[in-house]
Amino acid sequence: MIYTVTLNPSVDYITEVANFELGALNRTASDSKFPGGKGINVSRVMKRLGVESSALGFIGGFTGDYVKDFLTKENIDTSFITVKGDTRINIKLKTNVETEINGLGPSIANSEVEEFFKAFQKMEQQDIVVLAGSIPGTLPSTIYNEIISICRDKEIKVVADVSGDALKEIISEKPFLIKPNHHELGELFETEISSIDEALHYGRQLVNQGVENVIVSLAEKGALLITGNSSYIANVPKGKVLNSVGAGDSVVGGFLSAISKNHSIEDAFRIGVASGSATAFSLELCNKEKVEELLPQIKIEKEGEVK
Ligand SMILES: Nc1ncnc2c1ncn2[C@@H]1O[C@H](COP(=O)(O)OP(=O)(O)OP(=O)(O)O)[C@@H](O)[C@H]1O
Ligand SMILES: O=P(O)(O)OC[C@@]1(O)O[C@H](CO)[C@@H](O)[C@@H]1O
Repeated sequence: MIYTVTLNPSVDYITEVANFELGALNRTASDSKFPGGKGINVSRVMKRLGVESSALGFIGGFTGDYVKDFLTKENIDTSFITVKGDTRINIKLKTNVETEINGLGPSIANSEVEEFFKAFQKMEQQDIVVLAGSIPGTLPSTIYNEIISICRDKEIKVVADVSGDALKEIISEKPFLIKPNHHELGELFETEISSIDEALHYGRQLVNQGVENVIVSLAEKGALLITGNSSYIANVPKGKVLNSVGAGDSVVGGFLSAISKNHSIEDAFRIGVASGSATAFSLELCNKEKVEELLPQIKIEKEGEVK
């Protein structure tokens, strides 16, 4: 089973305002709501691609009920711990420049954290744990390391889609896969990364430090997969970006869905990139038809050879 961990889920409120004016009353041209949080997005994409997962994390209040009910309607298994406060609402403002306001999220008590950790007792070696998204302020910043340490004892693969200090901490734990975007990778090395070559250089350093696989996404510029013995460079298809929220999570969801169907790592990478672009070109997360439509447009270059 694949378990996705979203410590701080959200209701994503995606709203379009034609010419947003600070300090004025703005009215929306369109709006929609979806359950959000990176791990939850990974679970939803995998479900659309025919792979089951179980979503773990903390939810609470009416917004938490919304997230849980939405996932249940999509037949996604959840084992959330219920907390007293409300799950946050994250605002995704589509205007001249895409702008996001992510909420703090509810407080989480120690007893609730203990309850959360019980889910890991039943996990087995063939399981995969996906750690995705930020750590809420009321949780110890070492919580991902604690989870990874349990997974290490059980020889469970860990996939991490996190940024900032949490990403820094995770590198030394040698996860199976990390997926930074080029900004997050640059932040790790205190530099700016703007080209595939630079991303390849720094991504390779992470593999040398023990991370098994690194996918670096560079939005419209393409994506890279660096493994222990090879590097793969993917182009991304051209299209109209309708909503980039969850595009990175879709790369992880697409990749893992293919890995769990025993595709080669190169094929899994292609499906991951197609899923990311399919989400970018959709109003919501990608669906299977859109992923399959884009797949033939993605060319993978392996050490100078185009396939
Ligand atoms: N303009 C674009 N055209 C085509 N594909 C895109 C575009 N932007 C994003 N994508 C797709 O989405 C994937 C992830 O994008 P990006 O590098 O922006 O990751 P991210 O910053 O983690 O995403 P997000 O935080 O928006 O979920 C890319 O690898 C690509 O497949
Ligand atoms: O605040 P975090 O945990 O870093 O990110 C949360 C979030 O922005 O990430 C997802 C898109 O990747 C959204 O569904 C969600 O609102």
